[in-house]
Amino acid sequence: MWSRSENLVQHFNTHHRNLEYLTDHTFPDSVKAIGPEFPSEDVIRDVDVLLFAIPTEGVRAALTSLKPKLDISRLPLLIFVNKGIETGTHALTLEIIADTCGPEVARIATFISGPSFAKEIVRRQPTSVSVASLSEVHAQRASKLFHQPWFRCYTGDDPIGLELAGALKNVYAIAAGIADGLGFENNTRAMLITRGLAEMTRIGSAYGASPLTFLSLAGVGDLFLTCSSPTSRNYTVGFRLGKGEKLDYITKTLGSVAEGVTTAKGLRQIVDELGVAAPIAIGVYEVLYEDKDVKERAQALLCLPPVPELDLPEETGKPAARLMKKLGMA
Ligand SMILES: NC(=O)C1=CN([C@@H]2O[C@H](COP(=O)(O)OP(=O)(O)OC[C@H]3O[C@@H](n4cnc5c(N)ncnc54)[C@H](O)[C@@H]3O)[C@@H](O)[C@H]2O)C=CC1
Ligand SMILES: O=C(CO)COP(=O)(O)O
Repeated sequence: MWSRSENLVQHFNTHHRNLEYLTDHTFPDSVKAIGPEFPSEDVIRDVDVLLFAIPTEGVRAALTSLKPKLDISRLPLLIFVNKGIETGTHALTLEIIADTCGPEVARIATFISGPSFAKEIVRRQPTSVSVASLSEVHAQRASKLFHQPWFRCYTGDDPIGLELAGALKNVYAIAAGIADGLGFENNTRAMLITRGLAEMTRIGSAYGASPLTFLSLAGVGDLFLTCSSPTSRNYTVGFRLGKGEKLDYITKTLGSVAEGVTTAKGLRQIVDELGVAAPIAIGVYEVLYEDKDVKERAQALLCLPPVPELDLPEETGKPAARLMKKLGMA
């Protein structure tokens, strides 16, 4: 396990515990920490599996450092568990991998997502996740590696949909937190989860993902979890906004990253490019970045005219098609 913090590395190797996160959990003796320097070529050359568990904003830099040391001919398993969209480029991780490591690496990259609070996984609470890759072999390998009675892995071949679902649900979790913070109750949360799912599916489908992916563990499963639990950092950001705290103060005092805050920016760009209706996501963006009043935005959403409940866009797929072309798969 690599960490940028010398202090964490030393403490971990002595006590088999992480000083900052999941501090009560004892890791097996076989897990060794390395760092703070980026792992050397010797270390990376010999690994069979690399798992990236850093926020999306750090993935491009980490992969740029990794690329010169990676021996792709050994077909290592590269697994990503981050759930976000890069600010500025509004790229998915699949695209960041293609940009930094080349299309051949992106074609075998594997993504794990789904309703899985880390602090419950370490207590072996029964949990299930979605595992997706453009390479069926790599999705199967990753699934076999992690599958346990208490951690069930379901494979799929739509990494674009899985990534979008994992990133987008964080924005809707902020919306659900805001609603709870404003004092709305169960009916309102159910409305936000359901309409959020409709919005996510519409965006994903226009992007070129399979609408079915949004019914998966990575889709509705994680949306339900994070919209309904104060354990979620994204829900907590929303809840505190609903209670009147300022975003700057919330992010400084949260203690870890809520990916929905940066993803709302990338999502805004994607929604504008696709021209699909996403009133909840745009409402969250306006509260976060245009300093709009949460009560006024909630009221404005409630006053929107009625629309057909379930509609998928007719023209679909341009961003995904562009990405697949970049990967040499179109
Ligand atoms: N905590 C959870 O229950 C789950 C988290 N995830 C996702 O996994 C990712 C990481 O989540 P957490 O560990 O909870 O976040 P976190 O913010 O608590 O921890 C991230 C870790 O990455 C390190 N880090 C941040 N930027 C970095 C960079 N540029 N290079 C190297 N290291 C960097 C931080 O120092 C920290 O140790 C996020 O995308 C999150 O959405 C996914 C499933 C569950
Ligand atoms: O994605 C998660 C669990 O599946 C964690 O959600 P938060 O990042 O909102 O805590």
